[in-house]
Amino acid sequence: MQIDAVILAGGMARRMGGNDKGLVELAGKPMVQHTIERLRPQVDHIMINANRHHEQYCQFGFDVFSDQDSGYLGPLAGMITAMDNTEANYLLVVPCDCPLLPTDLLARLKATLEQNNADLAVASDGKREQPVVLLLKPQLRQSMKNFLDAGERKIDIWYAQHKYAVAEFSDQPNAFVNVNTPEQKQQLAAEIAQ
Ligand SMILES: Nc1nc2c(ncn2[C@@H]2O[C@H](COP(=O)(O)OP(=O)(O)OP(=O)(O)O)[C@@H](O)[C@H]2O)c(=O)[nH]1
Ligand SMILES: [Mg+2]
Repeated sequence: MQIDAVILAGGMARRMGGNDKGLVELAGKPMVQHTIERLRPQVDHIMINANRHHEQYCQFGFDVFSDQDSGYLGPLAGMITAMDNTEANYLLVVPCDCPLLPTDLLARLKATLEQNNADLAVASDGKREQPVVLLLKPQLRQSMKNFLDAGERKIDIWYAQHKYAVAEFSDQPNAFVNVNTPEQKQQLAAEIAQ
């Protein structure tokens, strides 16, 4: 059983003033480095999906891919690029801006997916689903391509077309703290420093 992960860092990060969110420093290291450290013990192989600053992203030692369609079509564009570049049985998808992801993220998503015989499993912090934290079967590629080719972009609408299950992480809601703005970054940096 091979499981690969993709870190989505392909957005425009407008709320971060257009700075590349994955490369923005948090508590002394780039945000994507925090994510890598969380994922590394959990998966066989990591890919980074970025549309800018490839040279910097390559320094982390993993393959870096741009969206095939560079029109900033949203997270699904990054996921489909990853599906084209993996032969894994499952693909774990995470964003570059959730530095405290659970250490048992994959284990719980995989158990949920398999117990429900689902095609994809999305994480929930107990209050809301985290639409870009999920485990999915790369066989869904054609369906995702058809969806994007039809001009559709909304991730939850695509999810709803498949058998999907929700993995609960209500015991660790802070694991999904999401850094979108410089203020959120400062706040988290202060919490980490404590
Ligand atoms: N590959 C790819 N990833 C994207 C795209 N848009 C957003 N993402 C990623 O999806 C995740 C969630 O998106 P947001 O938190 O809205 O990030 P963002 O769009 O860069 O930031 P804002 O411009 O402030 O909304 C992040 O990991 C982004 O990098 C895109 O067009 N392509
Ligand atoms: Mg966005």
